[in-house]
Amino acid sequence: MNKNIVLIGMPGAGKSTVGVILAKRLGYQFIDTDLLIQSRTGLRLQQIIDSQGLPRFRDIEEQTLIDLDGQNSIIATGGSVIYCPKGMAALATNGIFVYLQVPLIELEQRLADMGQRGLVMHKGQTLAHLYQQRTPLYQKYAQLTQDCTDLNAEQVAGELEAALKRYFCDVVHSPDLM
Ligand SMILES: Nc1ncnc2c1ncn2[C@@H]1O[C@H](COP(=O)(O)OP(=O)(O)OP(=O)(O)O)[C@@H](O)[C@H]1O
Ligand SMILES: O=C(O)C1=C[C@@H](O)[C@@H](O)[C@H](O)C1
Ligand SMILES: [Mg+2]
Repeated sequence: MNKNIVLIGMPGAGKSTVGVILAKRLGYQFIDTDLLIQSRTGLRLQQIIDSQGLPRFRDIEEQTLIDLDGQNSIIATGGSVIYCPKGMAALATNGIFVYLQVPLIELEQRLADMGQRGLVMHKGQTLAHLYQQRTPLYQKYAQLTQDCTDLNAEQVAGELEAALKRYFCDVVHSPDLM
């Protein structure tokens, strides 16, 4: 089994934080697509969005996903990947999508510094709008959903490790899940 585990979910859901912990537990590589975008451009995410605009940021994100070549990796994506169908298709060729589902109220508490995180949202949009718009997209792509309500990052990683073991065990018995 050399599939990647691709973490998707809202900004602040814990994809990067949980991803590192999970990679250590499973002995996987860890890849963060936001960091790949930064090293590719030499710019911070917020700088790209401010100086080149959202459509250009999304193009760069899509190309980064298409070019990504990982195996046995936990891949923390940016919250906006679900707007990149070609990028999602590229990730799907060798990965399963795991949705980290966090209640809006917990995300609002975590994202006090939202202005500097370079989110793909339009002026006047709130986090609640974004949550409503994106939730069906995360659900559409997810092969596994991890409920993270009231769990710290270590606990999420622990629950996810167990859920992944169950998932891969089921796959062995019914391979059409992959
Ligand atoms: N399960 C958790 N419980 C509480 N706080 C958490 C949890 N997971 C992550 N955090 C905290 O929430 C913040 C955002 O986490 P993180 O950067 O991992 O989110 P992300 O999903 O990678 O977001 P982005 O899409 O912006 O990259 C960090 O301050 C992190 O420490
Ligand atoms: O959810 C979002 O809109 C984003 C989240 C970040 O991880 C980055 O990928 C980018 O800043 C966009
Ligand atoms: Mg992240």
